[in-house]
Amino acid sequence: MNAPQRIDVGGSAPYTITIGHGLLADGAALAAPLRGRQALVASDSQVAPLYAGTVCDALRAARPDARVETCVLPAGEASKTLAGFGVAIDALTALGATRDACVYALGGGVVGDLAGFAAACWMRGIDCVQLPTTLLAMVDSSVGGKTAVDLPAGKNLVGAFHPPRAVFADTSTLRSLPDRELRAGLAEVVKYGAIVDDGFLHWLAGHAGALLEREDAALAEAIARSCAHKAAIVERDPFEHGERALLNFGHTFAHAIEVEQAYDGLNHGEAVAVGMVLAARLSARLGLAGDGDADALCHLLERFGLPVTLPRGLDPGALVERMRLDKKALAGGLRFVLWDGPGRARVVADVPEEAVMAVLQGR
Ligand SMILES: NC(=O)c1ccc[n+]([C@@H]2O[C@H](COP(=O)([O-])OP(=O)(O)OC[C@H]3O[C@@H](n4cnc5c(N)ncnc54)[C@H](O)[C@@H]3O)[C@@H](O)[C@H]2O)c1
Ligand SMILES: O=C(O)C(=O)C[C@@H](O)[C@H](O)[C@H](O)COP(=O)(O)O
Ligand SMILES: [Zn+2]
Repeated sequence: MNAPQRIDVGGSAPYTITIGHGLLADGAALAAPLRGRQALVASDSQVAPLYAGTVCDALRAARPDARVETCVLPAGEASKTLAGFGVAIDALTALGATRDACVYALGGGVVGDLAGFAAACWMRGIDCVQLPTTLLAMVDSSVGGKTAVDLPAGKNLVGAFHPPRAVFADTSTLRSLPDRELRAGLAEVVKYGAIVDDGFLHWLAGHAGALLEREDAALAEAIARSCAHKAAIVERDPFEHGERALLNFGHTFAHAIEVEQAYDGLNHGEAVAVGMVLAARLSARLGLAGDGDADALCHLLERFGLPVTLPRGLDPGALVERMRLDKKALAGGLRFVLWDGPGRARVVADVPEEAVMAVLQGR
C-alpha cells in the first residue's frame, strides 16, 4: 500500500487530514491528539460493529491509562437530531468527561456532524477527532468544522463551527460501504470540480469506471484532490463570510428536498446531485451559463448513478418555502450559489422567485 497522504488545514486552529489504508488500527496516531485520559468513540449501529472495536483496541493499547467508551446511535439521517445530540451528551456525562477529553467521531457525516456538535458544546468545547468512514465524510463533512443537527423545519439549523483536532480517513473502510453511499460521496466530489476546478471534472469523467470499481489509486486521488480544495477554501474563510458559500453549490435545492421528504427520501449526496443540476439550469435560465454546461454536469452525475431530476410528488411552492430557512438567505431574501460555467461558481443574490419556480417545474 502507498504511504498515507497528508493535507494541512491552516488558520487559527490548524490540523492535519491523513488519508491512507489501515489508519484506524494505528493507536499511536489516533491517540496523539488525546490530551486527557477520557475518549468517547461515537458511532452508528452500522459502523460500530465493523470498526469501533479496532479503534477502541488501538486507543487502549496506545493509552492504557485512558478510559475509552463508546456511544452508538441508530444509523441514518434520522439520528442527526437534538435527541441524538442528547444521547451523545449523556455519554459524555457518564464518562465524567473533563475539558481535556476527546470525542472520536467514527462514521459518516451524520455521526461526524452530531458528535462534532456534542464536542463543540460539552463544557463549551472539547477536542474532536474525525474518523470518516463514508466517501462523503472523507471528502467533505470531516473537514472544515461545520457541526450541526437537523430540525424538522430545516437541515443543520442548530450547530456550531468547531474544527477537528485531526482527521484520519482510513480508505480501507470504503470496502464495506454500500454502493448507494459510494455514489452519494461522488456527488460532493463532483461539486469541487463544478465550483472551482473544471480540470477535475474532466479527470472524474475519465476515471468514472475506476471510481465506481473502487480502485484504490483513483479513490485516493479523488479524496486528496477534494480535501485539498476544501482545505484551501475553509482555511481562507472558516466562518463562511464569503468564498466558503461556494461549497453550498446545489445545497439550497438539496436541503429543501431533504426536509420536504422528512429526511427519509434521497440521501444528502443524492439531493446534492439533483440540486447541482437545478442550480446549473437556473444559471442557464438567468443567462449566466449555457444549457450545454448543465447538460454536461447532468451527464457526469448520471454516469455515477446519481439522480438528476426532482423526485416525484414534491410541490415546487413548498420547496421554495423551505428555502427561506436556508442559511445563505438574508433579510433581503434568498441567495443561490450559481455558476458562470464549469469551475466558475459564485453567489448570486436577488434571484427572481419566478425563475426558481420555473426550474423546479422543469419549464
Ligand atoms: N459538516 C459538513 O461540512 C458536511 C458536509 C457534507 C455533508 N454533511 C452531512 O453529512 C451527512 C451525510 O453523511 P453520509 O453521506 O456520510 O451519511 P451517513 O453518515 O448517514 O452514512 C451513510 C450510511 O452508510 C453507513 N456507513 C458509513 N460508513 C460505512 C462503512 N465504511 N461501511 C458500511 N456502512 C457504512 C452508515 O451507517 C449509514 O447507514 C448529512 O447529514 C449531511 O448534512 C456535512
Ligand atoms: O463545508 C461547507 O461549508 C459546506 O457547505 C459543505 C456542504 O457539503 C455541507 O452539506 C454542509 O453541511 C452544508 O452546510 P449548511 O451551512 O448549508 O448547513
Ligand atoms: Zn453537502
